[in-house]
Amino acid sequence: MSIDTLRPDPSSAPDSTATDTPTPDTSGNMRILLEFARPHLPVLVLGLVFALGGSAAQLVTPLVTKWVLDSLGTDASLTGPVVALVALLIVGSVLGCAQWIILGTAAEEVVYDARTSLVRRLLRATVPAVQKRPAGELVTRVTSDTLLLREAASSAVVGIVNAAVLAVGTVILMGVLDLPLLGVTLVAFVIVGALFGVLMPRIAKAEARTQESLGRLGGLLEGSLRAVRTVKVARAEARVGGRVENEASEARTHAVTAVRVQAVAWTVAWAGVQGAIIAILAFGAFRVDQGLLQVSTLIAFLLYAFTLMGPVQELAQNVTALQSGFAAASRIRQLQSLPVEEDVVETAPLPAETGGPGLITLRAVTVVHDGTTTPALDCVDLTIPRRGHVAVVGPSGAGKTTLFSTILRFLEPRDGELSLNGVGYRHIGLDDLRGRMSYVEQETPVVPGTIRENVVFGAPDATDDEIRDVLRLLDLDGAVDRLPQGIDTPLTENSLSGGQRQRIAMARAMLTRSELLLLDEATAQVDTLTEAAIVAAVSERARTGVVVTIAHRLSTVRHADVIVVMEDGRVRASGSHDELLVTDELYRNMVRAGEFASAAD
Ligand SMILES: Nc1ncnc2c1ncn2[C@@H]1O[C@H](COP(=O)(O)OP(=O)(O)OP(=O)(O)O)[C@@H](O)[C@H]1O
Repeated sequence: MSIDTLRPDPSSAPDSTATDTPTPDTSGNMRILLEFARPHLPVLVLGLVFALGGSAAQLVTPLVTKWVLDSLGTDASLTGPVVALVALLIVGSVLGCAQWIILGTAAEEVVYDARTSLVRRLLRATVPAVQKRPAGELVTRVTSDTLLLREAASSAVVGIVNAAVLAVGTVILMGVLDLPLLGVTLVAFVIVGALFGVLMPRIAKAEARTQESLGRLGGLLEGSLRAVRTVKVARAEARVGGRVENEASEARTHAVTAVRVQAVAWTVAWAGVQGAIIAILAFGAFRVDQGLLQVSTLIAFLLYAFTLMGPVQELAQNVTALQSGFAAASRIRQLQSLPVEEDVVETAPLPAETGGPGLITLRAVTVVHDGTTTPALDCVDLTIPRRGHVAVVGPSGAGKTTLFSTILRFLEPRDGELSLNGVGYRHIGLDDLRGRMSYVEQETPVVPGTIRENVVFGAPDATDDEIRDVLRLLDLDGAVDRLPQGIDTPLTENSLSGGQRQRIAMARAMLTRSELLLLDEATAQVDTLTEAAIVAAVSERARTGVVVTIAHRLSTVRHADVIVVMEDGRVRASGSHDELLVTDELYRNMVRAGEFASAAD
């Protein structure tokens, strides 16, 4: 048996999750880009071949033009060179179009790959790692950052290679035509290149900052929309709007910086090329005047100088795209370095029911949340039986939710061990472990989709009869039937009430027929119908398996077979309601203080 520790991506920075500052690690960012480009290598090579073919056609054109000019005033026919020019035009156009399609498709594939790999990573990441950042920010990274990879990880490298080949080819042919004119050209291009080298990194930095602001905007907006009622009642629309606008404005400021630097870079490039052409024209005219150069050679040379604009433009464009890609890669690396859940790769078959003392056992389990030093669970020993109802109670911050998260293996203990049927958690596959559990969350009991999708979420193979039975058990059948699309109605706040949505979550948990049901009871008063339905479902499940509730209502606690009282991360007492009233002061005080008060009591 071995543990497959799925470590952070080796290419990622060690703790880049902790900060949003773009990492200046160019080689790491380049590696990310190449990783995304690698699966499309054959297509990219084909694109490069087409690009080079198009460039070759472009390179020959001025020479054929010179051929046309040299034929003027002689007896030679013009048909040959003109046909050659048209053929070059057609070949160049077809190759250009094919290259565009091929590389454009590869670019979209890169975005798709990046998005799907990020989604997979996010869903495999540990719960604390995902919850460290606002959900909206993570969404922005998947949807928006990946767009910046589009050209960088596909056509940019092809473009740079092609432009470099075209530029070198052009320069060589210019040299063949006239070396002194080439000297003039190169001086202009060296100046342009140097300016470009200075300006380009600023584009990446500005793009990265734009994406950071967009990420924060996404996080803020998503959180505010989720709490839209609270925002409205607090009359905080303007304040929240202002904060979102601040982020939008910051994104705009950085984007504008990027645009300005790009504009300067492009202007420098164009002015450099135009300047070179003027210098060629002036110096060339002088040399023609001196009888050192033919007019047709000067024209061909000028055509090459114009041709050189293409690769210069292509280089500028692709280096810019590469800089944007670097900005995105740096942020994508942060997500790729999220720690993922450890899983065992080989599992022994789990014994169904061994002679062990219970279903789940915690031995001296200590859990410390990231970024804290005080244990949230402090040396907890606890056995959860195979049948019955266990209620967990305790003051706020006692460690009840942490206990659930540890049992569900969202959190790893710092010390101690948990076992299921006597087998240590580290020897059980996550799928196997969680397959034996169902969980009803207090705050987010529904998932996106229809009512049916919600109910069968944990048991996709459930039959219609099973679905109907569980809806009836939770007294939901009537309400669901009354909806226009019945069970196929999208589940939103407008389709069912809060209590009904809680019962849907309960129905989902009941349908899985798991051995252990973990129920985080809503703190708010629930309607009597919901309360009765849930009590019925719990007692039904407690007959065949075990139900553990984080209990907030005395009715739940009273009905429990065992009550576990927690305080400061420790289990301070356990027993029945009557026993604890006698033996445990905290429990007695909680009951007296009406901690469990509900309409039913
Ligand atoms: N994600 C977290 N990061 C850091 N500390 C945490 C985190 N979650 C909980 N804690 C801390 O761990 C302790 C136990 O919290 P826990 O949520 O388990 O208590 P609880 O009994 O469920 O409280 P409540 O009834 O208020 O939900 C508290 O001191 C809490 O501040």
